[in-house]
Amino acid sequence: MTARIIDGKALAASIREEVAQQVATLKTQGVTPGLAVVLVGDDPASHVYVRNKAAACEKAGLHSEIIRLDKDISQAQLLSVVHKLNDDPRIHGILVQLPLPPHLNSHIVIEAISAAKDVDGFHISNAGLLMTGKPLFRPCTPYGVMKMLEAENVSPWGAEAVIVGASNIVGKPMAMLLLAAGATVTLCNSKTRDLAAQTRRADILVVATGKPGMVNGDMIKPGATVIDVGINRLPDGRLVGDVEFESAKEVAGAITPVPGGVGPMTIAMLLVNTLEAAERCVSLSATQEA
Ligand SMILES: Nc1nc(=O)c2c([nH]1)NC[C@@H]1CN(c3ccc(C(=O)N[C@@H](CCC(=O)O)C(=O)O)cc3)C=[N+]21
Repeated sequence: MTARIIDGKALAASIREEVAQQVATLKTQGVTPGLAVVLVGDDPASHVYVRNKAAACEKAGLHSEIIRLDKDISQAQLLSVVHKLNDDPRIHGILVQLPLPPHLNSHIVIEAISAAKDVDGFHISNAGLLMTGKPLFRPCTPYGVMKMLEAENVSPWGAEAVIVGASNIVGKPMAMLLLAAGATVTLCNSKTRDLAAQTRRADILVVATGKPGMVNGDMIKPGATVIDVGINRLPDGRLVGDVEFESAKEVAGAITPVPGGVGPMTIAMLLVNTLEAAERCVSLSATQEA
């Protein structure tokens, strides 16, 4: 039996449609949610992502700005751009596209973003809030994965969840969200001794390593739900995930494709977070007026 293919593109489109409706409601209250995307340098792949994000905003009725900065911009100049966006009332969400050129310190830049506008959920305050079970913004990729599991009726409650890759932007927040949803979580890294022994125990397997073919069918428990977070461009131009799709789909119960899986969900959840940021802004000003 071959696995059900989880259609992230379709789910993302329906979430963006819901966002569009709520944006329309918010506009009647005089507020248009605004997202600023800061892009440093001229990496062509980053340009594509950033353009996709802006197009998704436009379609859902959000205001968006792309701030393109020279690759040689100084740390001080970049920080001053962030500070200006923190003070800009039209902007509810700020995303600084990563990775930054090596002369810039991404930790310092991310901490400079107002936590209330950190729609990536990367700020240390937002990481701490998530860890303590009181999330403000959930990082978009793991948040999108949770939405996919929900839509597929895959309950994390009491399940064995194994995550391969322990990054701050995917693996660690993914572990926190699955734990909060009742899963028993194993977080693997590049030092994990027998990776296959871990992955074979997983009812829910999330792979986020940036290495194509990291997980294959032999490493998957029959019937498991496999979520492939990887997006790798091969020399021949093909886009593949971290999971060897052909062998994995013969064993898994459900699996996300690349492209058309997690990627589109990441963008949809960015819009959800920006909408939430704007809504919080409205309810805050209502409390202040009362
Ligand atoms: N501060 C920050 N936040 C991010 O969220 C962030 C970032 N920096 N830096 C780069 C990565 C990458 N990322 C993607 C989002 C969507 C797709 C996506 O929609 N992919 C399509 C395919 C796109 C294509 O054809 O190239 C898909 O998987 O179907 C891919 C990659 C967000 N990132």
